[in-house]
Amino acid sequence: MAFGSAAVPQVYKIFGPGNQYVTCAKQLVNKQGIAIDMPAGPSEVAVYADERCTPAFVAADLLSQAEHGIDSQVLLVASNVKIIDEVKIETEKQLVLLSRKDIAAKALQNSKLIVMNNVDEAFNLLNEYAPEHLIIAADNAAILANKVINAGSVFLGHYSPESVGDYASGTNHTLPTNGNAKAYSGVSLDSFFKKITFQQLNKEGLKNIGNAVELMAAAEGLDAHKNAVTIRLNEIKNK
Ligand SMILES: NC(=O)c1ccc[n+]([C@@H]2O[C@H](COP(=O)([O-])OP(=O)(O)OC[C@H]3O[C@@H](n4cnc5c(N)ncnc54)[C@H](O)[C@@H]3O)[C@@H](O)[C@H]2O)c1
Ligand SMILES: N[C@H](CO)Cc1c[nH]c[nH+]1
Repeated sequence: MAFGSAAVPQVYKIFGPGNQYVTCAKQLVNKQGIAIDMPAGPSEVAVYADERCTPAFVAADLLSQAEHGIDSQVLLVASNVKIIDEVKIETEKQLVLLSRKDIAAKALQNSKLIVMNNVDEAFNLLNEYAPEHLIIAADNAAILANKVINAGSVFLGHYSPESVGDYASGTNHTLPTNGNAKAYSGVSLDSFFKKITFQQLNKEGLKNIGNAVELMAAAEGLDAHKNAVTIRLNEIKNK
């Protein structure tokens, strides 16, 4: 697609998620002038869970991303240690039943389970991590959503598992990973648009702002920039 072939014409932009190799390939062709949507690499999920969460749901959500690949990342930020202990027990129970248990178990070795007593600190951490997927397992998830600054896609409340975003709810699930949600959004219609600007000045308009352009161009030593304005202002003056 990036270079074209007899069967596939060269494209301008490549979209879509993939493993670390697919993401690296996209980034390499980007250096050669092919636009890409964003780095959408191996899956991640972060769950914020408070004392109102259902540990079995949280465990299922963590496993749903851990089963993707050994490089999937899973993070639980909980409001107390009891939640962590209960989620751990549930995770162990559910893990052994999975067909991809070996992969999920390896991914879990890199997972982090963190207790943050203060909700603001919890969201500071989550915003710094900038997860691809963020699940807020709390009764007041819609209110806590206001604290989210960096995330690819956010799932609110106890009945919004991340897998509904993958298959059915309709939000796009090509999303920025590896902290890139700090600077990128997931794929949306916007990803397929370019913005072209048009402008036209009349004589009056150029008289009004021309001097500012001349001054700035002169300050930068860009004589030709300045002249493009000066030559016109002189013509206007001499008419
Ligand atoms: N960020 C996102 O939005 C998002 C969404 C969905 C899936 N994903 C991730 O995509 C991956 C799964 O996607 P998929 O099933 O479409 O397939 P994939 O991205 O794993 O693609 C498979 C391709 O990877 C290449 N590949 C595998 N091992 C390689 C290696 N060692 N060196 C070079 N190339 C290698 C193969 O040639 C194959 O064509 C998972 O990692 C998943 O977490 C990310
Ligand atoms: N959960 C994966 C990472 O976002 C996406 C996926 C895989 N299969 C279907 N959807």
